[in-house]
Amino acid sequence: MGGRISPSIMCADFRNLETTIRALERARVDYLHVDIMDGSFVPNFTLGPDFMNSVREMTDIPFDIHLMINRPEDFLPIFTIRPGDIVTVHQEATIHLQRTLQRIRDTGAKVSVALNPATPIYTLDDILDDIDIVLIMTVNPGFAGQKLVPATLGKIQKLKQYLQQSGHSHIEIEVDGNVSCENAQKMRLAGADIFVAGTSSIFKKDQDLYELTEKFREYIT
Ligand SMILES: O=C(CO)[C@@H](O)[C@H](O)COP(=O)(O)O
Repeated sequence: MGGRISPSIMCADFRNLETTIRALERARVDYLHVDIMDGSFVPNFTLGPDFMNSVREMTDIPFDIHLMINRPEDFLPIFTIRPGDIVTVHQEATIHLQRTLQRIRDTGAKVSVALNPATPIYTLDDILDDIDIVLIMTVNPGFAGQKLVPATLGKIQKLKQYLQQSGHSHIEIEVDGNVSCENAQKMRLAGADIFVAGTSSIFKKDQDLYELTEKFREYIT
């Protein structure tokens, strides 16, 4: 299977959301990556459940919900989560990680854990049986348009080996942050499966979203 595309909707032009969604549908993207930021876990605010519900009314593309918030377990009930969505919580943001993962599992969504650039892979040791996806942050989370943290490329490769050696090769690897075409190609070679596409690749001012998405796919096939 080729790499899958998850466009970061926070990078879209909100004045033309309907046009954006139609272009992404036409380009057959796999998910819509929805960044939820709380001004506490990360130094920024973004989208919330009301925005998500509005977009739900516009499309059937599954959501890739990235909770960049502290205590995500407290807020899961306010989100409309559907089977087939991905829900990601940060390893660094919840004390009772295993319990939080079980709550996501109960919704029928795919269960995903994110690691910030400075969080080691071994912190996943005791929850490997509880997850479907590991999201490797390739920038420090909070803002679009940042530069790749170079060490994260090696981290993707290390994670791939770690999953294989521990008998968990079914767990997929998602990457998020400065996933340009060139970086995506390197990330694919390192073992990434799902690519968050933002301002570095498909959302560029005055350029065609559909065409850029089609071009991006060539780098991750
Ligand atoms: O959440 C984040 C970064 O915190 C991502 O979703 C980015 O917004 C992806 O976009 P670029 O890094 O390509 O601008």
